[in-house]
Amino acid sequence: MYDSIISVHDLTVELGGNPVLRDMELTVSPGEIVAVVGPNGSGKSTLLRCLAGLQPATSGQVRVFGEPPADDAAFWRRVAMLGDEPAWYPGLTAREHLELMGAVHAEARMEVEAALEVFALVERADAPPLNLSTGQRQRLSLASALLRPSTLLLLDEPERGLDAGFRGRLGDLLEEYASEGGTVVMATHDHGLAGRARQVSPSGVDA
Ligand SMILES: Nc1ncnc2c1ncn2[C@@H]1O[C@H](COP(=O)(O)OP(=O)(O)OP(=O)(O)O)[C@@H](O)[C@H]1O
Repeated sequence: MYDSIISVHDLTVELGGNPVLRDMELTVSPGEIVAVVGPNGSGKSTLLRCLAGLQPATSGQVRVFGEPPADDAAFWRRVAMLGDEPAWYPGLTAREHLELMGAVHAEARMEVEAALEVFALVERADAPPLNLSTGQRQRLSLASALLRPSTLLLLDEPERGLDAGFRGRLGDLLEEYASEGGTVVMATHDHGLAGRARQVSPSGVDA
């Protein structure tokens, strides 16, 4: 077993010969919401990629669920990640994308129709994602991530494209997720979202 969902010790990552993360320390407990904050280029996405097992460390230790993150099927069953825009299936509508997500995961956290309501997509449910606005597509990505069961959410700028009203709603949804025992780590430039989370900078110092 593990006490911390995430434990990062002395993590250094160099990209193109430059140190992006240096001697980073971070511990995250189950049920926490952590916002990684800092200027453009400070290493927020790099840290999320390390936590997802997508970016190897140059040195130091990363543990997720007590083990090095593996980027394998068992890991991704427990982890939902939202980064760059996903590849959409061109022949499927927004509703069908959520149905697909619900069908492949045994115990969805939400019914598809409820998710369409929560993410304000009811009126556009029959449109293919590429015919949605940027913010609507982001809401669909978030709906997919929050509909499926997971214990850890890794979100890279989840506020991207969202209007002020929905950013506030997203904060509520993340708090609901955490109150069910889920853990959230997000890179964000949104002060409202960050203000509702424990803030850390990619240098590992509490922000
Ligand atoms: N593949 C790469 N090769 C070399 N340098 C890279 C590579 N990917 C990212 N970098 C550099 O690493 C640094 C950290 O990038 P990262 O994307 O982690 O920053 P960020 O804090 O998420 O930025 P933003 O707020 O703009 O999203 C930046 O200076 C970036 O230019």
